[in-house]
Amino acid sequence: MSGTEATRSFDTSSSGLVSGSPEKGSSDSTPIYSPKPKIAGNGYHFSGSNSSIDQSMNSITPPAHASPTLLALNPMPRSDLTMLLGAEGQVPPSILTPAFTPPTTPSTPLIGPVASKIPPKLMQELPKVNCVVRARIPTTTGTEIFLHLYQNNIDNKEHLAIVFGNKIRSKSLDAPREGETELDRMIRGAYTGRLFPGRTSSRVDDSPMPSRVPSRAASSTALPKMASTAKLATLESSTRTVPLVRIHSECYTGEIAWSARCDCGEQLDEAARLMSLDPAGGVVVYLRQEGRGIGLGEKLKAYNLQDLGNDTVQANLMLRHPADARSYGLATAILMDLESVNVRLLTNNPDKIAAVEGPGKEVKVVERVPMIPLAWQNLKGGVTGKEVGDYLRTKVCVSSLRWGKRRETDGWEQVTQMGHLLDLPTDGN
Ligand SMILES: Nc1nc2c(ncn2[C@@H]2O[C@H](COP(=O)(O)OP(=O)(O)OP(=O)(O)O)[C@@H](O)[C@H]2O)c(=O)[nH]1
Repeated sequence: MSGTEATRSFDTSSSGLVSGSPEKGSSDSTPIYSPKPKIAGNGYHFSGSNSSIDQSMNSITPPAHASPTLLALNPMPRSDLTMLLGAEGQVPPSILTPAFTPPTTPSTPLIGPVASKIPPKLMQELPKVNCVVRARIPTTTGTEIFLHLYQNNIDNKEHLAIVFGNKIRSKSLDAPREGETELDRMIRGAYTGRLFPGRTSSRVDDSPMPSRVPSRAASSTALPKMASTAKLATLESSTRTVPLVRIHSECYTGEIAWSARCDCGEQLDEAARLMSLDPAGGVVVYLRQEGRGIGLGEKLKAYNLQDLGNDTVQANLMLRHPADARSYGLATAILMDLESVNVRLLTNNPDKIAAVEGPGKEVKVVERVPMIPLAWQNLKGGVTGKEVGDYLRTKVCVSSLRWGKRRETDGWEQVTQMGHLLDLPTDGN
């Protein structure tokens, strides 16, 4: 489409019709075209009732995602370092020349030669978020989802909420915006029910078709094989109204490049599957904090260090990054915007539970639903192989070093180096 044509679609014409569209204009007095589409600096529309957000959004500061400023303030005690880094208490020798030393974790100050696993610092104040657009995505499994794209006032990344079911709505998306038309609202996804050719009102869904969002919950034939505990969780929850929530940090390698170094892709798929089966619906908050917040480039260096014999935590430390540079304030703010303040959180990571609840317990995790690797449950479809085994084992087993104790009964210490709440399978899978 040429620039002229694109402009014409939104042109103000006396006919009240959208040029090139066969549909008649709305019978409402409000025209369905936008007289003057507003484009904010980064291409998003920020106008209307969220004016305080507008202002802060338009003066975006560099990313302030990560929380490791606290690392500088809270140097790790030597005893902890000894436990974390090895029996000899040796800091892993840096194999990087000074010239190769990476600058720093994105948006964080230089933190010295090593960093520790310290629970994430809660932000004093939650970030402001604004859902700028939402769209229906029919998926390959038959489930329909609504993808919500968020902007915020602390970084310029596009964080997402993948919403299952039609009960969960975004306050900021639904809020009216100054000067917008019904067509504007529908284009940015602020409509109820379903869109269909010729629809003129964002608020009244006068579709001849039922507007229910298809989900697999209704069809027992669509129920695939599932983990026993997950099945239990899903069935138990079927009477509840609290949505299932997964806070998922971006993992390009695990989700796009078919990596079997981690179980991120499997976890995302499993979360989606459970949510599609759950009558209460669900939300995957997809945060753009790749590689536990250090970014893809640094994660790839960490992979090379892993191939040189280090585990995932050691590799981060050798690159002078914290073991985990993520934060979850954006997730809290997004859940609040989606009016999902009571959640059932799919995670093994207790740091996430505390962090997602927010500084003032704005969100309440009423239940933790564990994510057990499929392979550990002898189920097909999970990520298998030596690398993912090492990755999961690091999360689980190295706890004995970090916490200085190992459970003497069957299995391993419950809390792991990465703080995870997983039990290693006793058959050594
Ligand atoms: N630095 C680093 N990051 C990794 C490595 N492997 C995976 N990751 C990242 O780890 C993150 C995994 O995050 P989540 O899926 O939220 O999982 P989690 O924090 O382990 O906790 P759960 O909720 O229990 O799954 C993703 O951002 C991955 O890119 C690695 O070897 N090094």
